[in-house]
Amino acid sequence: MSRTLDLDSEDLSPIELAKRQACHMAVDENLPKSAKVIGIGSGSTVVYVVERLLKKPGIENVVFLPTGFQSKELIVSNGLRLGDPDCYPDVDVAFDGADEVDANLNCIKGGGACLFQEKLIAVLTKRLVIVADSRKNSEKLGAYWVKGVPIEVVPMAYTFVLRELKRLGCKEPKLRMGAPGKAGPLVTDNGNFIIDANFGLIDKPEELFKQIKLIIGVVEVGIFSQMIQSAYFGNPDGSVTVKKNDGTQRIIPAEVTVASAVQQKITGENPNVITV
Ligand SMILES: O=C(CO)[C@H](O)[C@H](O)COP(=O)(O)O
Repeated sequence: MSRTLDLDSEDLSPIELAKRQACHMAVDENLPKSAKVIGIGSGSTVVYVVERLLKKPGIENVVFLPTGFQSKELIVSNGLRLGDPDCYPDVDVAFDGADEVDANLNCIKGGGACLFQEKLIAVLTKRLVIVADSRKNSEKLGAYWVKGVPIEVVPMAYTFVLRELKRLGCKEPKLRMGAPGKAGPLVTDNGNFIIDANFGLIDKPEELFKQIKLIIGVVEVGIFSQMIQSAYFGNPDGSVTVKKNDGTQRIIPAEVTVASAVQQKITGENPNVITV
C-alpha cells in the first residue's frame, strides 16, 4: 500500500492550518477502533482527514467510500481500499466538509457539487462528522454562505425547477456554470445540473429542505438537517471548536492541538486520542 500524503505545515496558510487541526482532532476523537467502512466527503478540507487516517494502524484493512470523483482519487492515490455504497451500506463513520453549519448542526453542502453522494453517505453512516474552518461556523444558515443552497437537478427539468424555486421565495435561482474551459453548465458526477438558490437567512432548514425536495426534477438538496453528530471548526489561533448534536460546545485549546501534531510527527501517536 502506498501512503503518499504528507503535507508540510510550513507550506500551509493560517486557514489551511486551522482546517488541518480540525480534521486531525475530528479523526482522533471519532475513529472507532473497530472501523471497517469509512465515508470520505469532498472538498479541500477532507484532504487533511485522509492525511490523519493514513497514520492510523490497520487503516489498510478499512474500506473507504468516496462521495465523488475528487474523493475517489484521494482514496485511490493514497493506496486505500475503495468501495461502493451499494456493496458496503453499513458505514461506521464519515468525515465531510461543509459550506456553512448553524447552531443546531444543520448545514449547507454542495459548494463542490457533490451533495448527492455526500447525502447518500450521510444516511448510511452511524456517525457524520463535519470538518471546517471557523468561517463556516454560523448561527443561522444563509448568514455567511450567500451563494445559495445547491440543488442537484435532472437536466431536462431545470427550467421548471428554477420557476418553482422562485415560487418558493428565491428571487434569483441560478444555474451553476462550468469552470473556464467548459462551455455551458456544470455537470455533476451523476450527470445532472446544479442550481444555486439563495433564500436569505434560513429560519427553518428542515421545512425548506422538504419544500424543495418535492419539486419534480430535484435529485437532492444541499441542506443537511438532523444528520450530523459533531462539527469541528479550526480557529485562527490554533484552537478547535467542537459542536455536538446534544447542544454542547467545547474548545480544544491550541496547546493541545499543536502538542498532538508535534507528538504525531515524532512518534506517529497522538496523546489525546479518545477512541470510541
Ligand atoms: O459540500 C461540499 C462539496 O459538495 C464540500 O464539503 C464543501 O463545499 C466544503 O468544501 P471545502 O472543504 O473545500 O471548504
